[in-house]
Amino acid sequence: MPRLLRAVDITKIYPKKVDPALTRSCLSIGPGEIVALVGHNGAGKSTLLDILGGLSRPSSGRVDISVPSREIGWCPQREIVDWSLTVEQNIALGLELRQKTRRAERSQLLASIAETMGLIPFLRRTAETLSGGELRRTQIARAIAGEPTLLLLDEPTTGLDPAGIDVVFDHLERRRQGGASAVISTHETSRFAAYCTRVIAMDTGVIVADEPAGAFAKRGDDPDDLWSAYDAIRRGGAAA
Ligand SMILES: Nc1ncnc2c1ncn2[C@@H]1O[C@H](COP(=O)(O)OP(=O)(O)OP(=O)(O)O)[C@@H](O)[C@H]1O
Repeated sequence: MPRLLRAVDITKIYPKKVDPALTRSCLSIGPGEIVALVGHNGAGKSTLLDILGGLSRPSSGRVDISVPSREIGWCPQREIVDWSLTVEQNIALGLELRQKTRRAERSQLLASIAETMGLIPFLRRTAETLSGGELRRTQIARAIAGEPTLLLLDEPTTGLDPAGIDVVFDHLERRRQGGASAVISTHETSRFAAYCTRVIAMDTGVIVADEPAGAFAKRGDDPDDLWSAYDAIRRGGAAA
């Protein structure tokens, strides 16, 4: 299977820290996957995504990315919007980065993304005037603008209402069917069970499971909540 991304033995030790935030982690992402990254607070999810997205360098190990950087849609946990830009300008940045559309088509595409993400009423507002959920939707809109091949989304659904979460996943599923992939960290493990194709579970910087979502869900008592399986793994009671 062709790979979009491969991480080999990546370890991250932050300055002035003794314990690694990430320990010898390996993973590959192929086309057509929606990968849920689950783990407790501080498990290393953001550290892993930051390294995969090129925001931070591993202390050792390497990441091979087979897609051009403009083909990566990135939604980090910490907001990196330009506060003085409007919602419209933020989405336009995503489209310009991917360079897939002619200028004349951009306004139509921009409107369609804004419509999808429920952002039409906010297009002319600057990021600093938005609510948390509106800001999150703006970040997602920018990440998905231009339909990148690989999406790295760090807790994208935090602050979104259930309808907003459905919109994001409907979009991801449509892109997945076209061969795109997404890696998404989350604590909303009940909503994710139905949507993801694969689960990577992390515990204290270590990948403790990487398997198809169906197999992962079966490890727990509640197949509709990935946390149940995650808990079972941490308690050591899961089937291998
Ligand atoms: N810049 C940093 N400097 C020092 N330590 C850090 C830094 N960023 C993260 N850490 C530490 O690395 C570990 C992993 O953090 P990380 O943010 O990757 O976890 P996470 O799984 O994303 O957590 P959460 O679910 O709370 O967002 C934690 O112990 C955290 O305190």
